[in-house]
Amino acid sequence: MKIDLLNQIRATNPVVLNISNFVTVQDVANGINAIGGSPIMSEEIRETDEMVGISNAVTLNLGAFSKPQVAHILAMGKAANAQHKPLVIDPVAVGAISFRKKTALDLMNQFQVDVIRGNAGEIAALADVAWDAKGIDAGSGNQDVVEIAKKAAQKQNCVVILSGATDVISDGEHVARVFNGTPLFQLHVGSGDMLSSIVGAFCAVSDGDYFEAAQTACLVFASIGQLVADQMKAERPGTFAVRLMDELHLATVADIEKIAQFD
Ligand SMILES: Nc1ncnc2c1ncn2[C@@H]1O[C@H](COP(=O)(O)OP(=O)(O)OP(=O)(O)O)[C@@H](O)[C@H]1O
Ligand SMILES: Cc1ncsc1CCO
Ligand SMILES: [Mg+2]
Repeated sequence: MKIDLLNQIRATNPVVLNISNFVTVQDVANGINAIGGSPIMSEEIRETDEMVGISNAVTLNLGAFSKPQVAHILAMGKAANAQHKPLVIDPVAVGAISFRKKTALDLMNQFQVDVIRGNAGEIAALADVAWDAKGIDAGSGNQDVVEIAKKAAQKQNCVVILSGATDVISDGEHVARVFNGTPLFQLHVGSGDMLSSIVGAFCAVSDGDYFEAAQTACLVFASIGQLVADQMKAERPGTFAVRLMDELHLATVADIEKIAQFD
C-alpha cells in the first residue's frame, strides 16, 4: 500500500473534475480540497472537452441524475476515455432502483471506467448477486462481499471498491481489504460520495495503477474517519463531519501508518 500517494496529492494538487449530486456537492468539493486536491464541478455539457482537458481525474456521481445530466455524464465519460484521464463512477442506489441500474449499465457500455466505488447493495446489483439494498444505503445480504467485488470487477473490466465496515477492493483477480473506519461514516450522508471523488484524486497521482490508488484512497479515508471517531466521546454526526474535514487536511502519512489495518 503506497500511503505516500497522500503526500503526492498534497504536493501536486491534482484537478479532480466531478459531476456531483445536489445533495452532497459541497462536501465532495471540500473533501477533495481538504485532502490536497483541486475540485471542479460541471453542470454544462458544452464545456465538457475543455473541462476534461484541464483535469487530472474525473469522477461521475449518479446520485440524482436527470435526463440532461445523463447526456452530460455520457459526454464526460467518453471525453475522459478519449483524453486518457482516469475515470471513477459512483453508482448511487443502483441496488434499490432498477432504472438506475439500467442507466448505469448503459453508460458503462459506452465508456470504460477505471474504478467503480459503491456500497455492498450497489456493487451486488452490478455483479447480479441477490442483495437487499435499501435506498442509498448498503442494506443487507449474506453473500460473500469479496466474491461480489471480484465478480463486478470482472463484469465491468475495472477496479471495484465495495465499501462498508470492511472495504473490499478488487481488479477481478487480486483482492485487498481495508479494515479501518468508523460507523460514524454512516451518520453522514455523502461519506461515500466524498470517498469516490477522493479515489479520483488518488488515481490522478497513481501513474496508472488504479488498483493501488483505490486501496490507498480507502485506507486513507477510512483511517482518517477512525482517527476522528477515536477522539470523540459520543456519536455526534455534525461534529464528526466537521472534524473529518479538518483531519483530511491535517492527518499525516505517519498518523495513518500507526493505525492502518489491511491485507
Ligand atoms: N460500519 C462501518 N464501520 C466502519 N466504516 C464504515 C462502516 N460503514 C461505512 N464505513 C466507511 O464509510 C465510508 C463510506 O462508505 P459507505 O459504504 O458508507 O458509502 P455509501 O453507502 O455510498 O455512503 P453515502 O451514500 O452516504 O455516500 C468508507 O470509508 C467506509 O469504509
Ligand atoms: C440522499 C441522496 N439522494 C440521492 S443522492 C444522495 C446523497 C448520497 O449519495
Ligand atoms: Mg453512496
